[in-house]
Amino acid sequence: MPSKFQSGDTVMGRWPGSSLYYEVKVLSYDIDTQLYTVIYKDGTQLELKESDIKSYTTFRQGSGRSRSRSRSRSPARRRSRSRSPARTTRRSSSRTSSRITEERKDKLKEVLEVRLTPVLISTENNSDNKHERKEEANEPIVEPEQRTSGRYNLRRRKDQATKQLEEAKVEEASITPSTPSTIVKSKDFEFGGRMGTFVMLLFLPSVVLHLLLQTPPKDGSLLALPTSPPTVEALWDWQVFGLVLLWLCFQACLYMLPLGKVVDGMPLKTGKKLKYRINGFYALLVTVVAAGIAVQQEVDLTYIHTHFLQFFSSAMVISVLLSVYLYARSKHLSEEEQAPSGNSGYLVHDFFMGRELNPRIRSFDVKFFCEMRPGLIGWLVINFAMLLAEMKVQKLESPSPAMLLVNIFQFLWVADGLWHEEKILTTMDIVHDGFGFMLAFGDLVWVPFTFTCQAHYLVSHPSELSQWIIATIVAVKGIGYYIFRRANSQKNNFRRNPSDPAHSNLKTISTATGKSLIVSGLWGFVRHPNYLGDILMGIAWSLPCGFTHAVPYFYLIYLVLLLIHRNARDERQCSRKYGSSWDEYCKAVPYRIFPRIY
Ligand SMILES: NC(=O)C1=CN([C@@H]2O[C@H](COP(=O)(O)OP(=O)(O)OC[C@H]3O[C@@H](n4cnc5c(N)ncnc54)[C@H](OP(=O)(O)O)[C@@H]3O)[C@@H](O)[C@H]2O)C=CC1
Ligand SMILES: CC(C)=CCC[C@@H](C)[C@H]1CC=C2C3=C(CC[C@@]21C)[C@@]1(C)CC[C@H](O)C(C)(C)[C@@H]1CC3
Repeated sequence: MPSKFQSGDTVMGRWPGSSLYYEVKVLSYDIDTQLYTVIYKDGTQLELKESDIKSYTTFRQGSGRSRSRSRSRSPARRRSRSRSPARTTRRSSSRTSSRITEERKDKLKEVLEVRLTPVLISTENNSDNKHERKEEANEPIVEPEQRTSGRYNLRRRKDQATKQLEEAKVEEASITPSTPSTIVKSKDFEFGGRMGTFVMLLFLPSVVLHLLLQTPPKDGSLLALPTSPPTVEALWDWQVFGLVLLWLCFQACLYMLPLGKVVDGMPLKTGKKLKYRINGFYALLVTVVAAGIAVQQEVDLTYIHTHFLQFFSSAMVISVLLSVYLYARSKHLSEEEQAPSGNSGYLVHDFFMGRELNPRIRSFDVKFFCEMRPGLIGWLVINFAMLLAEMKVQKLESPSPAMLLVNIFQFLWVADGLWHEEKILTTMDIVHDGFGFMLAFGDLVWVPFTFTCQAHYLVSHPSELSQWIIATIVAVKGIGYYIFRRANSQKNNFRRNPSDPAHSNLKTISTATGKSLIVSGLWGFVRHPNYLGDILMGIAWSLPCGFTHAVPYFYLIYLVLLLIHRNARDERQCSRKYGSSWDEYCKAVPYRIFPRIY
């Protein structure tokens, strides 16, 4: 939706919970939340709905009463008279509930609907903090007098606001001011804009090809340049292409099986929720049985290893065709079908990011399917093929301990993901990102052909492991998995049911949105313990390959870079969402992913 007001516009903004309007300047518009960030004259920064903003001219034509108020000082300065929303709620708590009229309740609701930037709220033990529980359950806040929460941190926001105002001015000067969606366009260039996405479009497939060319009996160095380019025969085989299509059809059939529950996705802009069938774990089980039968029937799965480059090219071609199809079909999308990040109007950028949020062919959700099935399960089949290839190439009676560790570890990770398949419906990739080349290529090429780097490497590079090293690697994997699973489950369960007694020992920080941030346990150790756990597991996947070559560490390097970038995106969003409560969380938990380092 193009925003009605532009960054830098001076408009009249309603003070939350009141009918008073003040002169404010628009800083930015968030297409996801459909909220404007505005700044009052004294630096108070709030997020307002469009319905709470009036253009200066419309307002002047309106009531003279409002106009005269608009000339007065900002609400923050007039707190004693107009009272900030938090004060309103506090006052209401001191009265008896019978005296709270329906009108007051409505006002209170309005206050909660507008997101403000409060200062830190107590970090006391959650069991003592009954008010917080109420917030989590989205009931009106009833604050006791002594509580420090609910004030507006004007000074801190003022600094930020001045900075943002300057940024907004620069932005205004560098983009065409007459386009209604300029703010949206400039804001949504997340991956380096047109240039960045163009470079990635060419660079990412080359990286995979380079990795594959460096892995076989070569020396496994990531920095070495290929001596000669691969021939067409080495890259293409129609039979392999047919097999890849067959694999996609097989997984699509499993996806459509009426097995497993059907759940609602997150609400779309219109409030509508899409339905998703959750049967990924069944698909994994059926695939495991099918692979077992294939081996028993003496189907030579090592064919995957000997034709790996051709499998890569076929998957690559399919991901490009799929992206072109997705781009072509997304010409006439309605507002709710568009991905916020993929509709800048620039071909390369939108092709890369994906214009459509949830492309579906009837009830078949292409993004959800690709994200969890062909690539992830394909990765395990490839790993298994590499295990058989290792035995064949190295003439072993049984797979090496290193190969077994890699296969088991990665199988557990994928099985865990599919077991918790429903949870990905709330991830950034599903809720925010469109389905374009980035995810089509990521899911169908990047995951199966780079995440298999350790198993692929071990086929031609034997690695001896002592019992002691095996025990250490298993311990790293175990600790990593514990942190990853516990952090993710704790956060997911806390979000779903914050008043569950299981969380009574957690310390939390309240925020003005009604949600709290966990500030103890793993979430008090670092701000993204789940990323830390994932990285520890990534280390455990690479260690079995030894330290001779860089190729088996490719996944780990990618993961660290990806999670650092993802962390930055997430922190930006949280800072916008939670304001000074987030700042306070950052103060209480200073490290993002790695304790004492970053
Ligand atoms: N191997 C791979 O290729 C990849 C793996 N992953 C893994 O996927 C998993 C999910 O990651 P991802 O979706 O990026 O992000 P997270 O699951 O970490 O979600 C981040 C969100 O959690 C909420 N949050 C942040 N801090 C707190 C807190 N202290 N208390 C309560 N809630 C908090 C915020 O949302 P809100 O407050 O709105 O609820 C924030 O936006 C991770 O384990 C990650 O390692 C991710 C990417 C790639
Ligand atoms: C370079 C490039 C184009 C990368 C694309 C990366 C994507 C393929 C990955 C980004 C984050 C992912 C996650 C999963 C799959 C791979 C992608 C999409 C995931 C769904 C796999 C299952 C896990 O349990 C998970 C839910 C933690 C995970 C979430 C992130």
